[in-house]
Amino acid sequence: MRIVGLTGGIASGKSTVSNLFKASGIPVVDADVVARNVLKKGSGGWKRVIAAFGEEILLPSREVDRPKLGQMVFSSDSTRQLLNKLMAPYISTGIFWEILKQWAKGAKLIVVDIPLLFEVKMDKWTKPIVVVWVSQETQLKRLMERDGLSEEDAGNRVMAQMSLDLKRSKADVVIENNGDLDHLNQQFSKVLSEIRRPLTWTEFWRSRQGAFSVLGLVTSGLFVCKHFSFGS
Ligand SMILES: CC(C)(COP(=O)(O)OP(=O)(O)OC[C@H]1O[C@@H](n2cnc3c(N)ncnc32)[C@H](O)[C@@H]1O)[C@@H](O)C(=O)NCCC(=O)NCCS
Ligand SMILES: Nc1ncnc2c1ncn2[C@@H]1O[C@H](COP(=O)(O)OP(=O)(O)OP(=O)(O)O)[C@@H](O)[C@H]1O
Repeated sequence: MRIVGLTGGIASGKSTVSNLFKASGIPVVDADVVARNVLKKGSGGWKRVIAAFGEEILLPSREVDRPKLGQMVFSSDSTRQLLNKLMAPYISTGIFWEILKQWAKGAKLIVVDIPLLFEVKMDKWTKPIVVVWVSQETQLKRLMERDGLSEEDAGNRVMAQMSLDLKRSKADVVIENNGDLDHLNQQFSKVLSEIRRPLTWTEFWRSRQGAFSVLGLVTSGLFVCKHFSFGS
């Protein structure tokens, strides 16, 4: 199975690109969705976050007040590190399960969309790594427009992540998303043919079909050995 890592910065266009992958029939595991699920009322992550941040972080519905928590963690490094530490085991287990589900369905190629791929050191599990890059100016503009944030709040969110230039230097494939959507689509077509190239042997053995082939080979090997030992 080929596990493509899709990453970038906040509002650099990862979701826009992952929608293009989905539209091309490629399954996408979205770390933001996993992170939202592990913070839902009653979940393990929700309990740990309340234990650390208190009931003040809850809405009257007892769901986590995400904008309030966001305001706290994006304006303080230590608070963000605390939240990351509390949620990391739940998020990585959630991502692992989503990948396993795709494996069980027989998927040979999947995309994992993780904003913090390098920060949480999950880059070693994905190949190739696709980074969606934009200039900081475009990033801030799109973030302020999409989320209705002030320049200060948007800047805090951008600064909470590894710089996009550094992420770009670690990429196997870079998608430059400063232009319009047509320009993005043109680059996407090239990326799609690149990641759809035939699987390497290692990737094949990691797929469900590869694992069953190994099982089949081992079983027939054992059968042949048994047959020969009876014959001699
Ligand atoms: C702080 C929270 C509650 C804010 O929620 P909100 O709905 O406003 O934002 P959302 O979850 O949609 O995230 C938007 C973007 O913010 C960035 N971001 C989120 N968490 C972090 C973080 N801990 N550090 C840096 N950037 C982050 C990502 O680029 C993400 O795509 C939420 O982001 C959260 O629970 N973060 C911690 C979990 C996490 O690390 N998520 C990233 C998945 S790897
Ligand atoms: N090429 C483009 N031209 C114009 N707008 C774009 C382009 N690409 C993305 N956008 C817009 O920029 C905003 C950010 O894009 P998107 O939501 O895909 O980013 P993201 O990296 O997934 O963000 P996050 O990290 O917050 O999840 C969205 O409003 C999106 O519609």
